Amino acid sequence: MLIKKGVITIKPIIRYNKITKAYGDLKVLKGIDFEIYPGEKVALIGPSGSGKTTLARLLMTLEEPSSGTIEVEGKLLWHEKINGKLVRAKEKHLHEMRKDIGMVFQHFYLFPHMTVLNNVMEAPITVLGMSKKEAKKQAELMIKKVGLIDKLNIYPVQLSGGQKQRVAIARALVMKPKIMLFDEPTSALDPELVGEVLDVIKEIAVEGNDTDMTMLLITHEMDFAREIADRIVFFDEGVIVEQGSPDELFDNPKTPRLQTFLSRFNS
Ligand SMILES: Nc1ncnc2c1ncn2[C@@H]1O[C@H](COP(=O)(O)OP(=O)(O)OP(=O)(O)O)[C@@H](O)[C@H]1O
Repeated sequence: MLIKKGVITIKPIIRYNKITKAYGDLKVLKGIDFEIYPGEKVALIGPSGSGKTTLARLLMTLEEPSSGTIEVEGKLLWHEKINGKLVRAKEKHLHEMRKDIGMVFQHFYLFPHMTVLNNVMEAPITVLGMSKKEAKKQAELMIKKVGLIDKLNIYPVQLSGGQKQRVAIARALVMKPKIMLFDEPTSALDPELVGEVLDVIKEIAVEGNDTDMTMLLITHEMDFAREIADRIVFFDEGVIVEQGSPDELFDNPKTPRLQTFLSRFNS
């Protein structure tokens, strides 16, 4: 945080600078300038195919931008400066930067041959070099947090979709990321299982206010977005169309494209 002449300036934890992404001729992101501040809970909403997942995957270093830069905590994510020139960063740099970012996907991607406990212990040991004993302790804490302490030794196949997603959340949280990305975490779930996952995310969002965890949540759950987000970002056709607090945006007749989009959820 910078304090200048009594004015407090908070630096963004994430900054997209003129980001574009194309797949062949398909221009998915068309010059995104976007900042997220430490501890902010941002909900990214918009029609299917508008580029929301791509925006998150660039940050998770799963996709590379076609042009532009991304900074995390003031450090370039995809690039390094060598002799004043921007060059693509080496894999080691990406690996280091990724440690601060956790991601929960629509499809849980648990390791099917590992128990719940081992799924959650894996990354602290292999990525952070944590001892087995400490990783087990941390993993158990996180599994307890998502309400699955009685499932430690069972395999993903024996879990419901909602439970699998809660394990995936524990697996991301155990790495103590500064930034958590959720990409439609409930879209693959049966309707009766959505609530338990949203409740866990809500709990993290509220706790995160103390720990300054920054959250970017891609969701089609409009009521949920309204409830937990500090800021809503409405994305369409590869550009940010509107952004503001839920109170500023929802029910605001001056945001016609957003209102048309939202009306689909009211029917
Ligand atoms: N690896 C890829 N190769 C080619 N096209 C891709 C690839 N990934 C995404 N796309 C295309 O990019 C566009 C944006 O996709 P993206 O998944 O980012 O949208 P989205 O807003 O997250 O959609 P949804 O809400 O349905 O998940 C889509 O047209 C998609 O088909």
